[in-house]
Amino acid sequence: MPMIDADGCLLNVTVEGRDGGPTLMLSNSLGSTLQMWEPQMRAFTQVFRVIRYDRRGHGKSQVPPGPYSIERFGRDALAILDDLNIEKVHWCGVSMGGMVGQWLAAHAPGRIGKLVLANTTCYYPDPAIWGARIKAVQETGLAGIADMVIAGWLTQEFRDRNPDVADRMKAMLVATPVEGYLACCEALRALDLREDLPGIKSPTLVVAGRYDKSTPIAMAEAIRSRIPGASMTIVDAAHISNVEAAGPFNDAVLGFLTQR
Ligand SMILES: O=C(O)CC1=CCC(=O)O1
Repeated sequence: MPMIDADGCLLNVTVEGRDGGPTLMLSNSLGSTLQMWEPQMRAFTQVFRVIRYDRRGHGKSQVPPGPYSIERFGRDALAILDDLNIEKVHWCGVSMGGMVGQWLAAHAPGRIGKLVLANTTCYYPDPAIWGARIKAVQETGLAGIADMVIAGWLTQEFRDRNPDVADRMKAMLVATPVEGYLACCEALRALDLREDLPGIKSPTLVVAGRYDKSTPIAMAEAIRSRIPGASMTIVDAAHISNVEAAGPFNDAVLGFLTQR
């Protein structure tokens, strides 16, 4: 599968699924790779051509010096689409991937069909949390924050029932290049998409996790209420709802994307 050049940064991209079908682009959360979408792939590839990629600073993509920005991530996604010669995609992003989706729908509206924004926010009322996260990672590395982060990603109940999944998610987080992770935290600290949202024309589904403490339901509602016509669904999950509540997540996303 191709490595695609986005303004000098090689990005790891995979394309799978139905040839000639409509295209769905999936966009990861902070500290994860395209592997985070495994619970979706069987269902989604039956309907769509599915693009996944590792964000710059993550997975098999390159790690240019930071800080990064949500605009930079949006332009990376556009570089992927240009390289693959794809004009328009449906977008589904979890957390940081949802932030990139908001930026794209506002700044490159011709490239985004329907928009799924899962477990995400348009701004942080207290951006200092990202300064604290940066300091903690600089001091202890990702291993030092991993248990705290995973506790936000997946509920205790889910982790108890699925220790292998929790272990794989933790390994994925800890394997993230520290420089890439920190450069993404800078993008989160600077995040403010509030003024972009009223101009979004893409049909939008907001997905919230009932137990999500990183981007609680109130943050999802802040997005839903700003995007004209957007709807919202709540699944029983913490932050990484596509893993913790894969069945309901897949049903909600596929139902929304395939409805006329
Ligand atoms: O990883 C976290 O702690 C939560 C998060 C914020 C943005 C994102 O993508 O994940």
